[in-house]
Amino acid sequence: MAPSEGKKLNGATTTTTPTPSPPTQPPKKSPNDFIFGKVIGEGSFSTVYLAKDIHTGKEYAIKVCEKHHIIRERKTVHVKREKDVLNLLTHSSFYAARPGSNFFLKLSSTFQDLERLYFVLTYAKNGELLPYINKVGSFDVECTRFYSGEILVALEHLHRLNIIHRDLKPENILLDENMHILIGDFGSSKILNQGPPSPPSSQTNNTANDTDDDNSSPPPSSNPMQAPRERRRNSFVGTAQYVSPELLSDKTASPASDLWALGCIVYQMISGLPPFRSRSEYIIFQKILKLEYEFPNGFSPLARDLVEKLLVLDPSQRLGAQDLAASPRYDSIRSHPFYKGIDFDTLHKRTPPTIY
Ligand SMILES: O=C(O)[C@@H]1CCC(=O)N(CCc2ccc(Cl)cc2)[C@H]1c1ccccc1Cl
Repeated sequence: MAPSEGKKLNGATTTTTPTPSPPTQPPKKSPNDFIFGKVIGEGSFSTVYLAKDIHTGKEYAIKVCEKHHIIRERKTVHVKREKDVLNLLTHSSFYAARPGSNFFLKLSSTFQDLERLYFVLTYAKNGELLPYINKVGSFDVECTRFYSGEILVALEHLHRLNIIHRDLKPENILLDENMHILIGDFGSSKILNQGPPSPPSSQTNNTANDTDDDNSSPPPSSNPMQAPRERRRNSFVGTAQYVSPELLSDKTASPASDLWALGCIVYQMISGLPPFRSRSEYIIFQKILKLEYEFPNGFSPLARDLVEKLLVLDPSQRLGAQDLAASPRYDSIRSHPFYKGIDFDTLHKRTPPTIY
């Protein structure tokens, strides 16, 4: 549009470029566009409701965050990051057609009022994966291969977008109406420095430096003389049972941190319990840092070999850690004998095995 000429009082002429009209955004929704139903989830500063759009009749899960709770829990950074990550996953044309893009909650819209923030999300009709593992005690090998395979394909997609989840656990793996996975809860995630993912090495390159202002207590540092600022910068810690050793020893997270969590989840699917367990979180952290866990009798030998190759203290030595530098897939993990016969790229189209 040609800049228009304006006249100043002193007779000088000015040129102003009219701001182009913003791309047509759908009109902002409001709580009045939805009928709110039952509570389907609770967080420290959020409540998730089943809701129906009054115009379309479509069901959504609406995550409602109380602003004063967010501020009190010092989660403002988390909330903004969760929105950015959900936007990236929902709208990124980058690999949009890739199978992994199916395995995430989508963000339909966000809005706010004086007291609250609203995230209108996909409704995962079959809830969390965890109760299914607990209900049957443990998955059989077929279910474990299928569901851990879908998680792997999801991680390929997430990591190719330079995002690490950092709090992957069965509670954050939801199930849609066809029993396929939908990964959610990106409040702990991190968007890595832009650029193609590089393999994690012992140097911290292309990894996340945490500057969250969250309130979780700083992890037991391996170096008690560590400067308080450094400890504060790395204060993030995920859920104890699934947190990777590098996140505990004050280093920075990398995509391999999610591979550690995958190893814990495969172990839990087969045995019914996570590998590092204790009533005390601090003991769990100690066990993780010492790689202190064991396999119950009867644990599938191929699954055991896969878990042993993922639960490796050095992130750069974990199975798959070097893969994404040269490929969009975790080829080293896909080709592990445990997954023999699995076609990863059509899992999202298959009928999932019955969990029993
Ligand atoms: O970051 C964004 O995309 C918008 C930008 C506009 C805006 O005001 N917000 C809310 C920012 C915010 C975050 C935390 C608190 Cl406690 C209050 C406001 C953001 C927002 C609006 C609705 C839902 C979520 C978010 Cl992060």
